Amino acid sequence: VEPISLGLALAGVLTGYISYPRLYCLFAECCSQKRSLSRETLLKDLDSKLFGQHLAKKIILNAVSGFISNPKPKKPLTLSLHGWTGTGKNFVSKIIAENIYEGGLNSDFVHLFVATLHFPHASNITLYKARAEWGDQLQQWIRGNVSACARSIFIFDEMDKMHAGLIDAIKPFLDYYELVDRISYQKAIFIFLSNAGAEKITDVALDFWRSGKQREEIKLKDMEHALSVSVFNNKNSGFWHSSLIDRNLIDYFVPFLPLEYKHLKMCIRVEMQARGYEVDEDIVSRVADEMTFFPKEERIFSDKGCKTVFTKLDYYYDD
Ligand SMILES: Nc1ncnc2c1ncn2[C@@H]1O[C@H](COP(=O)(O)OP(=O)(O)OP(=O)(O)O)[C@@H](O)[C@H]1O
Repeated sequence: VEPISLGLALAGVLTGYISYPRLYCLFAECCSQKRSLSRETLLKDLDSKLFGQHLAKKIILNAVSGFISNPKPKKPLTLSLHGWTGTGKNFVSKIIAENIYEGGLNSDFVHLFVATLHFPHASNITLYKARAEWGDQLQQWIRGNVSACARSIFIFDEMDKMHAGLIDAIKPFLDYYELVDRISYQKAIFIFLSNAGAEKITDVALDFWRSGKQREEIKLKDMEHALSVSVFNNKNSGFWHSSLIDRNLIDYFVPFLPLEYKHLKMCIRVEMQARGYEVDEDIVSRVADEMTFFPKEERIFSDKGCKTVFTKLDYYYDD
């Protein structure tokens, strides 16, 4: 048999087994690439990478794996992540993205929107004007991405600083509609990040600490009241919540607890290993000691979370 015919025959056999789209997906990123998210892998990732966030871990594991395994969800998954700076909200969004798409945040189907970067907050612009000027652009962007891939992930950072006109614009996509202008948004995932409610979350964590209870004993119900009071009543996020929460468009509120000294040390060790250094406990303690903690008297929680520990590490490795 000549090589060309053999090649053609082989290709024929192969394409019989592997359809064109599947063959294509071997070489390029496909929307349906990771059809089945593994609950075990997500659990393993959360357990090994995310420190000090037992509530967030549990909610995210159940919400994301349940949603992905549902072949016909009635609405898109909407998660609202709240908490102090540097406690892992962006980080966990990255873990979710990586468990659904190989490329994680770099995937063509994962989209990050930073309210203050993409549309500056202008308090003097009216709701109507903002909706008309920016809302249409935002809607087109979401529509375009979801029509290219139903399982698109949208991460909205700094949600509490987002103009009411934009929140108004994304509302129809979050609802229980089967189709909006002939497109279904029911398989999409929307993750909203904000610092709204951070003080109240911290108050609860502090109460537990002061009464000698373990942080892991904090239950979601201990946080619910704290979150609803502060988030509903916050003047900056009031509109967001009156329009999204009152209509039950948010599926899960996910509180992120402030991080303690021991969690900072865990973050520092991970970073040392990532840079290829052996973990040096002396440096770990020195970097953690440089961080600032609150409240003033007890000094329990890091005021920047794990956010700046990495730059402090540079000082010890300046070669
Ligand atoms: N709970 C955590 N467990 C492990 N690493 C963490 C945790 N929190 C933060 N980090 C580390 O610190 C970095 C910064 O945290 P991240 O960007 O997720 O904070 P954030 O909560 O989104 O803060 P902000 O509200 O300021 O946006 C992460 O990339 C991660 O490396």
